[in-house]
Amino acid sequence: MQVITNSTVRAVLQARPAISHKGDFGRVLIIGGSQQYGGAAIMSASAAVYAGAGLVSVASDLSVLSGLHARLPEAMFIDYQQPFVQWSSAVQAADVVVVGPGLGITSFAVELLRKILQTIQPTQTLIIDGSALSIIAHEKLTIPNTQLILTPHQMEWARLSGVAIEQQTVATNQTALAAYPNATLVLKKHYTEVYHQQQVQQLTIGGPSMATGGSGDTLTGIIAAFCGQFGTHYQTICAAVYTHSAIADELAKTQYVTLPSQVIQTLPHYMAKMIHQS
Ligand SMILES: NC(=O)C1=CN([C@@H]2O[C@H](COP(=O)(O)OP(=O)(O)OC[C@H]3O[C@@H](n4cnc5c(N)ncnc54)[C@H](OP(=O)(O)O)[C@@H]3O)[C@@H](O)[C@H]2O)[C@@H](O)CC1
Ligand SMILES: Nc1ncnc2c1ncn2[C@@H]1O[C@H](COP(=O)(O)OP(=O)(O)O)[C@@H](O)[C@H]1O
Ligand SMILES: [Mg+2]
Repeated sequence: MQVITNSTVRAVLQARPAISHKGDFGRVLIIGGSQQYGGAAIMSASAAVYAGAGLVSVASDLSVLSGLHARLPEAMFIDYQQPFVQWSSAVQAADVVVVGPGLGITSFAVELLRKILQTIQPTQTLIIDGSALSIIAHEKLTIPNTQLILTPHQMEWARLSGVAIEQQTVATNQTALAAYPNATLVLKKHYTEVYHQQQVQQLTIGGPSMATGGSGDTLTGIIAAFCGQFGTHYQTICAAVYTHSAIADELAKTQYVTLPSQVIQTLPHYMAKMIHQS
């Protein structure tokens, strides 16, 4: 299996053109968070902002608002408890929509996800993570024809694909992914694998310092920002996956656990370093 290296990151990242504005670097909408899991939406949005997305909005439960703005004033906010017709235009305006981090699996979340899946257009990138994956599996929801990225951990993939964790091999994963013909699958685990049709690439970096709640929410935000800036391509997604673990490994030289917030803070520095070394 091909290994993802930092040469992928160097090939994908680009210095920003002088003549540019925030609209050139991706409009990202993160739909997630709840009273129980507000931090997931905050981490995902923070990762998107710190990885360079030009405009980041969060659609979440109102209970998330004050914490979000205290941590991340750069983000805009939509209360997703208000009628969907009042904010569906925000879904349509986004280049990249993330749905699921911290969404929960309540009946409200199920109905919200149904509406999002009906609203999204084929030109948009849709990243499905966390609770949204579990809801789709449980409710057997149909995923529309979009530029689709699935980011399950192994149990979420087991729920979605029906392939038990111990049965998850390259062959069984590829067969199961055929149900989503244009999707890219980021199968998160120790040495994460990234699948798209017949392509498979694997991380050989990252480690147990990352085994803390919010690591995956953070990765989702990085993928969103990279797609918003560099286009939704297989190599862009691999570059985001590598960046997440490379930063954690660097921090792990001196830290027992690498907190998602610290990985997020390091993103602008790592990205500048990669561009200047190209
Ligand atoms: N601060 C916040 O707001 C946070 C909010 N979060 C949000 O919470 C929501 C629920 O997400 P979730 O991942 O916590 O729960 P769920 O989908 O039930 O999966 C856990 C089950 O799967 C199993 N398992 C097996 N293999 C695994 C693997 N490789 N990696 C991980 N798990 C693996 C695992 O096995 P066990 O631990 O029991 O051995 C357990 O039985 C989601 O929306 C997420 O975004 C979190 O991000 C945390 C921080
Ligand atoms: N032991 C480990 N080795 C390498 N990477 C790990 C390890 N444990 C967790 N990770 C990484 O951390 C992230 C965890 O994602 P996820 O389970 O979705 O977290 P959360 O939902 O809490 O944000 C993934 O990117 C995964 O690859
Ligand atoms: Mg997760």
